[in-house]
Amino acid sequence: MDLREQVETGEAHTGPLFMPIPVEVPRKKEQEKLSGLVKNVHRRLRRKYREVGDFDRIWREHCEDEQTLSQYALAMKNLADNHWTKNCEGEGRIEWCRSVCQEYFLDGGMKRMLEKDAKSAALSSGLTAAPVPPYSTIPSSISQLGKMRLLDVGSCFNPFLKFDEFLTVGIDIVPAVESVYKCDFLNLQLQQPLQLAGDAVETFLRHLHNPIDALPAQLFHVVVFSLLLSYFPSPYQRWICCKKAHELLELHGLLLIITPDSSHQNRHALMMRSWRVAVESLGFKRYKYVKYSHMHLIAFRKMSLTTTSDLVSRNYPEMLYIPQDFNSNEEEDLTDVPVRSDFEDDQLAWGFTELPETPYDSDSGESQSSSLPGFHELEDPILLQS
Ligand SMILES: C[S@@+](CC[C@H](N)C(=O)[O-])C[C@H]1O[C@@H](n2cnc3c(N)ncnc32)[C@H](O)[C@@H]1O
Repeated sequence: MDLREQVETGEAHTGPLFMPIPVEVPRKKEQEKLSGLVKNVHRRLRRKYREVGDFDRIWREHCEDEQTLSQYALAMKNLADNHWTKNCEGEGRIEWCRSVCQEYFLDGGMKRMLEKDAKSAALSSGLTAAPVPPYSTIPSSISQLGKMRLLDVGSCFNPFLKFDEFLTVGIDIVPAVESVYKCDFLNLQLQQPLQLAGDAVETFLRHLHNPIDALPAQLFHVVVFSLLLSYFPSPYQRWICCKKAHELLELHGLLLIITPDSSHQNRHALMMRSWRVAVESLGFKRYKYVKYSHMHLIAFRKMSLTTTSDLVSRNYPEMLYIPQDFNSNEEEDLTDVPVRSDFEDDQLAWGFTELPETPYDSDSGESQSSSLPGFHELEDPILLQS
């Protein structure tokens, strides 16, 4: 009797039809174990930071703990290879990054944004005709651009390497695959920008030496922080990363930030608003924002060549907080801090929509979730739920 017959005759309940189920149970168990290992590393780092307070020391000790870090790297790679791609609809966050870059660099998004900027500048200075943006400096097609030069910070298993349109440099404190360079982004030194043509810059990037301790400024079109910033226990480290990203990007380049959050879209509306203000203060402007079930995905454009760095005194670093920063009882209570009810969140979000710039608008005026169709959300509730 084949499987369909067993189901139709109802004999499946006693027959071998349910044999595959035990196979799924160990898979799920394994996924839980791997996610648990990853989350424990984050938790331990936060706890130590809370207890000791000296981030430099904690971080040094963390980076020297090779056994824990290599277990972490293997767990992440195992999740990516054996659980996310098979169990889930696809590598949603990676596809989102790819779509945003495609749309911005290759399908005219950047040009539209520059026209819009020029119009706003003309309006605010009382001009009737908008000045023409400096198109000569803007690559408008892949042939002019070459490959999009992408720096993936905390790359782990180098998920962007498979895409031909990118020249990917993946860096990580503990690479899970050979193609990722060993580099601590927090301690990366920045050098003077290269004064080279595009193809010479590509050659430079193809001949980097492992480990990477220093990189020239203004080297990349895209910097990606995928699940990176929540790794750090202190908002100040998140701030340092965003500042470095600004320095490493070419003018008009994109910073893509993906950060986990399994709660209702509006629950952390204030937090996202706060992140936006902090990141924009460095010389960025938000370009896209979308909330998936388990993460926020935000794209920022680099608006100024120089990085605004004298604003530390204005509390911008602290604005890059995450709920876990305030949850000192993580061992027992692993949920996000329940600050407001969903109803209160909705009211608050509604309140924001009354403001000229809502927390969920995009500068392009597009609807957030529908602006980039054709890719799926990565669903790994086990890892991403906090
Ligand atoms: C949660 S994993 C995310 C991996 C991958 N980006 C993804 O989206 O699945 C965070 C990664 O950031 C790396 N990382 C943490 N701090 C770092 C630093 N200062 N410099 C470079 N990589 C770092 C970790 O080793 C880890 O591989």
